[in-house]
Amino acid sequence: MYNRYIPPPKGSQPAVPTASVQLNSNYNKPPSTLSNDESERATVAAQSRKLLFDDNDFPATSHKPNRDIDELLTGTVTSEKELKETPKAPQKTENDSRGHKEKALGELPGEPKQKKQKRGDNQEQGVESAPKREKKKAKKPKNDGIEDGEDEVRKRHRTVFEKVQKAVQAKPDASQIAEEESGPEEEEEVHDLAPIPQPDPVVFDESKITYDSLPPWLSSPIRVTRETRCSFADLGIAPKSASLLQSKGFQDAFAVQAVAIPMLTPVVDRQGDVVISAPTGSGKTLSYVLPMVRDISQGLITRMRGIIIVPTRDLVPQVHATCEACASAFAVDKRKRVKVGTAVGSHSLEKERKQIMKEEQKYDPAGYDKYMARQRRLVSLDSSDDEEDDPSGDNPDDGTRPLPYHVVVKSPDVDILICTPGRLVEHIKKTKGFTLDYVRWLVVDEADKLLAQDYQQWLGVVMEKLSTTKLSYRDFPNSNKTGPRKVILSATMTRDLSLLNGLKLSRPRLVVLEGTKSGEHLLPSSLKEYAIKVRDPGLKPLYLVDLLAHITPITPQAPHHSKSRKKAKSVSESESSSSDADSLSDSDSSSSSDSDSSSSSDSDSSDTEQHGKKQLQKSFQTTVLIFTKSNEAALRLSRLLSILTPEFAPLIGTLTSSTKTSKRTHILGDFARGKLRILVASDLVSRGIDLANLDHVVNYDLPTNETSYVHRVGRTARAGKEGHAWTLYEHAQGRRFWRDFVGQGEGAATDIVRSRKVERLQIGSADLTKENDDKQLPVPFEEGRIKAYEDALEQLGKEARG
Ligand SMILES: Nc1ncnc2c1ncn2[C@@H]1O[C@H](COP(=O)(O)OP(=O)(O)OP(=O)(O)O)[C@@H](O)[C@H]1O
Repeated sequence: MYNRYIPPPKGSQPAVPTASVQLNSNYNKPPSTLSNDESERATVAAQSRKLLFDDNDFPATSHKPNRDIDELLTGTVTSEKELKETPKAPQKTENDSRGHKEKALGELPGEPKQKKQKRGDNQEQGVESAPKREKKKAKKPKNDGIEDGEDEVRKRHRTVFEKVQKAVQAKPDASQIAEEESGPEEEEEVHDLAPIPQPDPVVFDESKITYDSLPPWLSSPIRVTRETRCSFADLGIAPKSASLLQSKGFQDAFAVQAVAIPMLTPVVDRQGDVVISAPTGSGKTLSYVLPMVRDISQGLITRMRGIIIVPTRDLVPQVHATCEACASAFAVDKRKRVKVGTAVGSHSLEKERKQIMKEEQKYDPAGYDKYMARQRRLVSLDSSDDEEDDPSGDNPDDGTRPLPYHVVVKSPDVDILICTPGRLVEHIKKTKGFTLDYVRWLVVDEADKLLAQDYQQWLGVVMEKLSTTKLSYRDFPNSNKTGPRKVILSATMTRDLSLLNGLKLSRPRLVVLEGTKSGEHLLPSSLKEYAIKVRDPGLKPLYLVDLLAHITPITPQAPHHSKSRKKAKSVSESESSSSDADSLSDSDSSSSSDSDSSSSSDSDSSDTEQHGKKQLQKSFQTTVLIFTKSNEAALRLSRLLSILTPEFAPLIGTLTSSTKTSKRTHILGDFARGKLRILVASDLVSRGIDLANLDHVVNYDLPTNETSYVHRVGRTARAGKEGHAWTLYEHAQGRRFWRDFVGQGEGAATDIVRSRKVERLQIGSADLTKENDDKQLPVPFEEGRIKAYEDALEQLGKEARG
């Protein structure tokens, strides 16, 4: 910061008298006690004083001092001659501002020269000043003849004295000027001009966003208790539609639906955009599909009015099914009024265009003439000319020919499009007539994932398309507002404003379930979590086999297992063991042994196999989803499990991102139908997938972060049903698991909020028991099992080598 001169307010006492008091106080001090500055000041002041006040220095009859004083007080000279005699102030030429100030203050005779001498700036001038003083003294006798008597002189002296006193009080004296002009403080010279104010230096704010800096809509969300339930009729859904929803399994609205549906129902004074952060399986899909389909079902013309973006292809059919359920709930005369399409990239772009685009003949004679002219040119000219003429690249000969005086207009043939972001961008850029002009609903599901990975810059492309509004195209019926309505959802909603800002939300509101703050991830209350320490990572697959034995209600017949399975059941504290399982295990055992035994004929063998598989499926009532860290790990583990537990092999499926989409759909279908009971998967299916009645999730490999943990374990315990999540962790991973995912131990910090504690279990010699560190068991597998495991690894290696 700089020192600024602040002029005193008008009418206030000037600051100068203070300085004069200081100066005066030095008069009485012996010179030896004064500092250099002070003694300088005292000398100048004494000279002034002597010049002004000391009667003894001047004869009573002398007029010279009086005249000097007059000049001093008025700063003027009265004749040309005197003007010449008056020493010129050298400062004026040297420094305008200083000269100006001295003039304003009243220049002391000879003062500038003394100052120059002191500073050594102008020695010559200082030398010259002495003869001038002599000259002045020599002039004194000239005035001697004008005496009017002693009294008059004294009277005049007193008057002058009083004037000088006033002047001294009102103005800084010469010694102060000397002090200001000399030495290092020269730059702080007092003058009337204030320095030009400079802007403060820019300080970059590098602070991170905290809870305090969140906007009110994020820091003060709308909260709803988990237990909230209400009928769809109470939410304003027509009774007929409500009963149709009931027939589809949607009896009552879940908590998040009870809040979101009224918020999203278009009303006259439409509310802003809606952001929903609610646990996995809490019914977020229906919460936006229902109001959206209801709104769009009121339109008579098919226009693409809604877009739902999801991060993976596998989620598209699932959302499609919910949309179709709602479309039939709002059908009129059993005719659905909402057309739902998908764009996922599993087909060629052209094939997809045929599914989601339509062509219409529109009367347009001018357009038709243009078309015909193009056709003629196409015949007569070479194709390069045609390409120039048609920047879209579409061959005019392609597609439907227009009727006379008509043109063919292409446009989306869906009311709602469910898509992945990459495919949406492809259509926007490459499909003629694919317009977002009518879109008034934009849903971004699994928003944190979609925003964190900006696939093909989808966000910028889509936002740009939505920013244009043609007259009334995006209007909601009976609403005073226009423009797209945005619904943003996730079980692990980001509070990163830099990401959310990209969505250009308008007056957003956040909905969360009671008991969470924004940024926290609530687990389903019906979820039970368990943690199992793997004491020997080299034998980890055997831990999994024992865990499966524990959670499945059947007893495989493999000799190295039978003993441990029996024990597992007898000691089991698990919920999934049942007496049914015991009885079924026998039949299963027999059927399996049938399949194992050599058969008399191939058909017999195949029949027995089929029979055995069916029995197995029947008996294997539970379902398990096992997560690994990568595609490769999933494939390897899946095969290893089949070798280690051949009786389970027909029930095991594998899902990775390298699996073909059609095969993925097939596997998910088989799992839903109960043909498969165990799925080994990469994180591909950790988000959003709604696997019907999934009982168990196993984290065979630890998830990479807490968000991934929430989504993985959230594949079970959905829609209020019970579910179990099992996590296997190795010694080296224990600290991270308990600290980051559970929130226990040193430096514990987790955003995961759960209703019950995570239970520690250990795989004992044959069963799962509560872990007790005082009584840690040695590696719990018999020699025979370890040998079988080694053989299985060898077989796997051989298969891998081909
Ligand atoms: N009102 C309802 N009544 C009964 N079942 C419902 C209701 N709403 C949703 N469900 C069912 O609950 C399950 C979970 O719903 P949904 O897939 O919408 O959850 P989600 O909150 O989107 O979960 P995720 O965050 O994992 O994607 C689905 O099987 C769905 O059919």
